[in-house]
Amino acid sequence: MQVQRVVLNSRPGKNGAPVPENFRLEEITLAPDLKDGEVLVRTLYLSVDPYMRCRMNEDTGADYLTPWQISKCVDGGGVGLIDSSRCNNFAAGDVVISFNWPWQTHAVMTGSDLQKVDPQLVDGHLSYFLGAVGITGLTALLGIREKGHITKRANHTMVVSGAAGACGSIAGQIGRLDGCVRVVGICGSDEKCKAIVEDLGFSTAINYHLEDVPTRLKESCPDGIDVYFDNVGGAISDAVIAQMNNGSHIILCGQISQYNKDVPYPPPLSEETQKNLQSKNITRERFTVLNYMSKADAALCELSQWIKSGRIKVLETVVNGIENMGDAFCSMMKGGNIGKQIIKISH
Ligand SMILES: NC(=O)C1=CN([C@@H]2O[C@H](COP(=O)(O)OP(=O)(O)OC[C@H]3O[C@@H](n4cnc5c(N)ncnc54)[C@H](OP(=O)(O)O)[C@@H]3O)[C@@H](O)[C@H]2O)C=CC1
Ligand SMILES: CCCCCC(=O)/C=C/[C@@H]1[C@@H](C/C=C\CCCC(=O)O)[C@@H](O)C[C@H]1O
Repeated sequence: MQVQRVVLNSRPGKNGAPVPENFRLEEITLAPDLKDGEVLVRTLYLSVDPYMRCRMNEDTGADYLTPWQISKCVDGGGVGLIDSSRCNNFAAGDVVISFNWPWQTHAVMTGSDLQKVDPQLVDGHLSYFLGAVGITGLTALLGIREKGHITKRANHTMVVSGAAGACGSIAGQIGRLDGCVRVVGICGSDEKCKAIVEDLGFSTAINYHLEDVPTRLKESCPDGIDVYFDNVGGAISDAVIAQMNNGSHIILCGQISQYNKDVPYPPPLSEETQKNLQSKNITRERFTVLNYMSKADAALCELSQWIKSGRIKVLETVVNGIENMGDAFCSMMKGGNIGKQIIKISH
């Protein structure tokens, strides 16, 4: 069987933006015979995610992330169908997901690397398993619940950076559902600002490319900021932290503004921001969703119900074709996506 796959062609270097030429498309012949415990899968959707920038480096800087190897098939989040099975846990037609799905149109995988999922959870929108009813939805929900300390009826104001992205767009909606009276989103275009306010119900949106973030935060958060869902770090986060209230909380989700730089994770803060954190007793604990997977099943049910009832809206940017994986990844890293960036591989 002839299949297409994407391999790592070159590394961007620790300092510098990734380019599509860092990836290469190949055609290979896949032996159709399976060993005991193996399955043949057909890839339906693949995910590109910011942490993958770290996997492009020889040293990822995180103990739970392995580096991709030159000329080897790249992998990440994926969803697909079992075509044939020699593993007792799976039968042809099952829908399965994995964190380590090869960027390949079909693949032979070991059953233990796969998890069966119920399509009813997403009303048949199988790509949601990579976003709103998958790791990014879990990151938003568990990040808020574990680190946000939102109190109903306490009139909390929440700010979300990277607000129109996969995690941010869900986090802002959960902040509202969990009782924040005001949810302000910061993102990179007027189109994104319009989407998060008009479609997702954020109170206000700030375009950080065009507007003065400190001024706009002052206007939109007259009672200060109680909860900050931080996806980006850098200057945007410095500006938010400067306006946070005493005893407020940061959900340290990610720091994408620093991923193309040779700095450790989490990147060091300026002296002024460190002083702000200390003097105002602001919590800023590192959050990694993989550490809370015992709570995943209940959280996925909650997300599924919210989406089915229309209380959470899901935004996606879908690109077609495995040949566009590299472009889609680089575009997402530069802000080309609204909602979750998905690549559709087959019907
Ligand atoms: N802690 C955890 O367990 C997890 C953490 N994460 C983290 O969450 C964050 C969001 O991930 P995800 O939702 O998948 O990705 P997104 O869908 O948000 O895509 C990335 C977005 O980042 C924004 N961005 C890129 N560069 C910059 C910059 N220099 N300054 C500000 N914004 C920038 C872009 O939006 P714009 O147009 O607004 O600039 C882009 O669309 C990342 O930091 C990621 O590492 C994700 C999953 C799990
Ligand atoms: C070092 C920067 C990471 C910033 C935070 C972040 O984005 C974390 C993301 C992880 C991500 C990890 C996914 C798979 C791990 C296995 C990959 C491998 O090396 O085999 C995610 O999907 C969950 C987040 O915690």
